[in-house]
Formats: sequence, C-alpha cells, structure tokens
Amino acid sequence: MTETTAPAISAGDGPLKMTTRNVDVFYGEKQAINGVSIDVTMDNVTAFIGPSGCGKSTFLRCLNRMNDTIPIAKVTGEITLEGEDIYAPKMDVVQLRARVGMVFQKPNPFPKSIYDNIAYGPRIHGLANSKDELDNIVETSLQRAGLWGEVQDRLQDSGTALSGGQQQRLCIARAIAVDPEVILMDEPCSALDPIATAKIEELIHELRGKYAIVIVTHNMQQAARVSQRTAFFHLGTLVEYGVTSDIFTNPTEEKTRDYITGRYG
Ligand SMILES: Nc1ncnc2c1ncn2[C@@H]1O[C@H](COP(=O)(O)OP(=O)(O)OP(=O)(O)O)[C@@H](O)[C@H]1O
Repeated sequence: MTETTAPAISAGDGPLKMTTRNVDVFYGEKQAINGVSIDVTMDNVTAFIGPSGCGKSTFLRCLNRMNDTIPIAKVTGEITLEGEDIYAPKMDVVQLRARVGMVFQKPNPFPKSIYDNIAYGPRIHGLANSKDELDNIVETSLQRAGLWGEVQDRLQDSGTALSGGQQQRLCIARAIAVDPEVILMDEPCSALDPIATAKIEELIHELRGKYAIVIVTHNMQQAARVSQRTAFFHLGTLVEYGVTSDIFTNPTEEKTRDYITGRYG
C-alpha cells in the first residue's frame, strides 16, 4: 500500500508540532488504523474527515494516548510531540494530556462550579501560586473560550447548568486553563444547535495559531470552514492529506472525490 504523508511544510504553517509515522491501531485482532503518517503544524487547524467507522476518532485518540484507556487497543508506529516520542516509557501521560488537551463530542463539564471546572487542572498541575493567580487563569481561560462575558457574574453556579453550547465552551476553557500546546476536538459541535455551532467555529478561528488544533468532523462544510489542512480517512487508511481548499475543490484521489461529492459516506 502506498503511504500518504503530510504535505511539505510551507510558509504560514508555523512550526511542526506533532508527527505520526506508520501508525497502526488494533482493537484486539481487528485493525482500525493502517500505517498513518501525518504532520500537525502550529498555525493550521487540521480536520479529519471520512465516513462513519473509518477511524477518525481512533486516530485522534492516539495523539494524546486516550486509547490507553481502552484495554484491547494497541497502538504501534511513532508519534512525536515537539520531537519527543509520546509512547516512550518515560512519558508522563497525565502531563501529556495537559499538553495535548481534548474536547469531546458531548460536553462533559464536571459536576462542579464554573470556577472549579476551570481551576481543577491548574490546581492539580500546580500552575498557580496564589488565589489571585488562579483567579487570573480562570478569567483568561474563560475569555479565550469566549464565555467570560456570559458567566463572570455566576462563577459559583454549576457548570452543568449552562446551555449545551456554553458547556462546550466551558470544556474548551478547561482545556486551555492548563496551557496546552495542542487541542484535539472530537466532533465538538455534533450535540449543538446551529447558533452554538457557529460560536464554536468562530472560537476555533480565534484560537488558531495559539494552539495547534485538530478536529474530527463528519460535517464537510464545517471542515471546509474551520480548517486549513484536511485528512480524508477511509477504512482505517489515510487516503489523502493536504490543503483544505485543494481537498474540496481538486482532490488527487478518486475516493476523496467520491466522498466529497456525496457519492458515498
Ligand atoms: N473501543 C472500541 N473497541 C473495539 N472497536 C472499536 C472501538 N472503538 C472503535 N472501534 C472500531 O474501530 C473502527 C473505527 O472507529 P472510530 O470510532 O475511530 O471511527 P470514526 O471514523 O470516528 O467513526 P464515527 O464518525 O462514526 O464516529 C470501527 O470499526 C469501530 O467499530
């Protein structure tokens, strides 16, 4: 099988943040990802698209070792963050998941106050030396996630009492609070209405460049709107990876063309 690799880094891509080389993932005997090699750069939002079950979420979860939580999952190949092998025995997985944060399909705030949802990570990672510093991290994170204005007067209310879209922005603020380098988003808008979705997409635009962002989406219009690089997966293989506008207007592979023109998926 031919290996599909990332396009060459070009001006505007920013520094290389993560690389994957020949990554395979197995669930027991079943192979879900087959030889995927990709580069994730700092200044691009990277979208993973493809039909249901093609392995987008599985591959995304390799990038911060979330697959470690699935006992039958086995990952082989090489994945680096800033040149460091994230599967090396010396890698601290708790630290890794702070550096490579994750936002899930369904907003999952802790059953705690809005303040404590954000303060939790900085507290366990020892990022604040005083109450003032912690307050500052909470405010900055909520501001970056575009939620501060809506919650500044009710920081002690429960995070679960917010609307779905606000909860998802709270989860993004929670990821931001531990000062990550990469944010992984697994279909972050699939449980949201169009207005809340538009706010998250706007937020992704604002966060671009501050963090390397990788988003899984089944919505091709969303991939086209928010990303600058798109990877198309099919049956566990990476069919094509390139500049988003090229993938959507002039794909190289027939399978990609069939998918984006709605012939299957
Ligand atoms: N925990 C698991 N145990 C066993 N098999 C799994 C597990 N998670 C995913 N799979 C299998 O791995 C393959 C890829 O699934 P994955 O969820 O990564 O695809 P996806 O492209 O994200 O799909 P969707 O768009 O439907 O979320 C599928 O065949 C799926 O059944």
